Amino acid sequence: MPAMVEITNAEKTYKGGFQALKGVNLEIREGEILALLGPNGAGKTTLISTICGITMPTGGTIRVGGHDVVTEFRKARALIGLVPQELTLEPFETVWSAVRFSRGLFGAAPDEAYLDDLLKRLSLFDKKHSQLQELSGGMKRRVLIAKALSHDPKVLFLDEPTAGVDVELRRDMWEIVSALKETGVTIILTTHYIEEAEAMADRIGVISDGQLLLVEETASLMARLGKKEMRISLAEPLTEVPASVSDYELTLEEDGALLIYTYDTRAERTGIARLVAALAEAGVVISDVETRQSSLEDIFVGLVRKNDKEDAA
Ligand SMILES: Nc1ncnc2c1ncn2[C@@H]1O[C@H](COP(=O)(O)OP(=O)(O)OP(=O)(O)O)[C@@H](O)[C@H]1O
Repeated sequence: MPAMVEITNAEKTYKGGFQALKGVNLEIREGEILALLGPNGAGKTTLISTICGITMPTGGTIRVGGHDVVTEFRKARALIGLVPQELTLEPFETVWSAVRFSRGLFGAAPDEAYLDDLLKRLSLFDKKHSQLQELSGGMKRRVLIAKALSHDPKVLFLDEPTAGVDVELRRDMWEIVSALKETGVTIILTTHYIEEAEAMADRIGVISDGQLLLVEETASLMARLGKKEMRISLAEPLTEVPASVSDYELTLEEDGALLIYTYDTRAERTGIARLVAALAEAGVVISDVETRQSSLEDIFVGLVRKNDKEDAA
């Protein structure tokens, strides 16, 4: 089965000369949820905008459902729904007229049964005739999603769906997105938050400085992030790791004064208690202990360094 979205060497240089996308390659499978994760200014919105045909790529090709987003714009665009970052709604309009109008914009024939079903799926049906100004913030976000899905697109883009919303609403949004996946829609969302990507996405793409640094199954990326270090300062430096604890993932640093234990926070047992007991038994005196978790920042830094080295080679 061909990918739903195929991005090949996509580049974008803005008019002022700034290159926001530096040759992005990515295939997004039908029915998957992909999260694009990256810091401010990384190029997430630019990438989404080029796929949706809002911004023209200056290099490479992008296809949606097999249609080129530049030369077959209308066909590609008909398959896409976009939920923008900002709440852009007319206060006096009703939910019903907002979704019906959005559907009409795509030239799709009126279909009240489809739209009623959509509103039911988004728990908006009992608000069908309410004015948008009467709705809560969470409901307004649902209306934006309903508008984006009004023409029954195959791919849905959510640009920072939970920016500036409270924790409860954030979880609500995660549930909505998971439920949408059940309907077979392919979903691409952008976020700054690793927890958000973890909660929703099948795969996570990390983007930084206009480059896609990695795309990986969520579970395996999270396993890498789940590594934690326990840094054990020793009263007396050691020349080597005692044989009785050689089964543990241990390294000695700072001339033997610091013992570092790397463990997986997701494992059922971290092994910390047993390690500390075994060290005491081996006569090792601990003067201080500190723990550190590898963060997404560490992974970014590691990847950027690796890229720099490869560029230099
Ligand atoms: N129309 C434009 N003209 C010139 N530069 C732009 C334009 N739009 C975006 N940029 C620049 O391109 C870079 C990428 O911006 P983009 O909005 O894609 O990042 P982002 O990853 O979505 O960031 P954020 O998380 O802050 O939304 C930024 O440096 C931005 O200043």
